[in-house]
Amino acid sequence: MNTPSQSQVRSSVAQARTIVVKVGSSSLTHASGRLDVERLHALVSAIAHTSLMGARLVLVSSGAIAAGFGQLGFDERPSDVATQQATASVGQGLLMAHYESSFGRFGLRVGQILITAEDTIRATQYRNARRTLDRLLELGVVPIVNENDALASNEIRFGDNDRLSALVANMVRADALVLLTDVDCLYTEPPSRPGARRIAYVPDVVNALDHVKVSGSVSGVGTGGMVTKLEASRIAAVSGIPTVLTSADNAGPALMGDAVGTIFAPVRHRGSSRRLWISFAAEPRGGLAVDTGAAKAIRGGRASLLAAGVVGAHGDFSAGDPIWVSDEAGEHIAKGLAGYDSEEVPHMLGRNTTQLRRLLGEAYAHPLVHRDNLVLV
Ligand SMILES: Nc1ncnc2c1ncn2[C@@H]1O[C@H](COP(=O)(O)OP(=O)(O)O)[C@@H](O)[C@H]1O
Ligand SMILES: N[C@@H](CCC(=O)OP(=O)(O)O)C(=O)O
Repeated sequence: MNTPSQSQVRSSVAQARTIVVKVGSSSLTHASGRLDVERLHALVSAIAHTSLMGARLVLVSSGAIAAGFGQLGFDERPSDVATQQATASVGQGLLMAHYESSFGRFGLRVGQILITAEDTIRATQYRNARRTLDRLLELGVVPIVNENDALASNEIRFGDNDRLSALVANMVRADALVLLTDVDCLYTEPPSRPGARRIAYVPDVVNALDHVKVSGSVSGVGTGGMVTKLEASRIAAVSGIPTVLTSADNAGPALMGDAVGTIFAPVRHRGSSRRLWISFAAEPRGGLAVDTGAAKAIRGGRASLLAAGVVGAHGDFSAGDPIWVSDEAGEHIAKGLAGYDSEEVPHMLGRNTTQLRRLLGEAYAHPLVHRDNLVLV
């Protein structure tokens, strides 16, 4: 794929039919960290016209914790996970009520989708989330997505919504991702440092950003800072989707393809969205070591991992969990979703399909990782 010019990428955003807009906590809050309803209304006014003009708009919005902590009588945003989760569960309903009335001023309906990282790696939940999003968009509804903070497990929480928004963009096969935050663009280093310079165009976010220094959030409200925003633009780029990064005040011009903020070019044509999803969303819980023949077959692509080629298993995983597939030297070859629980695997090792069927029954005569659930690394 040839590197497109900045103006080509900008005009692809202007023509985008399906757009995911992500707004961070830092763009929806007062200095105190509490939800600022005026800012929320201003954001909706800026993006609603995109939907009214016929584009399919998905909003990924943070702000549940910001909306909830004042209601619970806390002076500041809680920092421990259990209180954050409880606060988000109070705030999410309030946040949605504000969005409902704000989009309602434009005659637009909204629908809530809450996603955990775990949902994103299970095939059934992935399909359900995708189907619901697609249907909402067909119905002209604006889906509003947030992490399901109340249920997210500490180990595999997204925490920030940046990567989640890129995965959602991938899921709905978006034509553009717009990340709205509290800085106007990406800088060569954190903007508080003297000498930080603006970057208008990033043609290759995967390989050519070594000169840029980024830090986490400094607002005390946001979560991932620029680190997770660059990860999000990488996920989008390899999904064939351009990303615009700018401040929430620039939402309108950004959606029009105007020269605001930083634009990241896509670096690859679209791949299978579910396989991309596995490679980015999934945090492996364990793994399988394979012999030389299986390693060669997997590296060649399009082969399922059969028990006959597996020499060992480690970790504690359930069927459907992400796992590593490694060669005998321990080098990772692929990431995949396990077909069986880790305790079932030892009985299956080294056996071919006929033996598995005869010894363990039909339920065990399947690959340990099906090729549709396997992504080379
Ligand atoms: N190189 C950089 N360029 C721009 N911003 C940066 C950079 N490095 C770190 N940042 C910080 O990232 C912050 C935005 O992230 P964050 O606070 O998590 O916002 P949000 O709530 O929108 O996700 C900015 O306020 C900025 O201070
Ligand atoms: N899910 C959380 C969002 C966490 C957060 O602050 O994310 P971000 O603003 O993207 O750094 C909430 O709604 O409060």
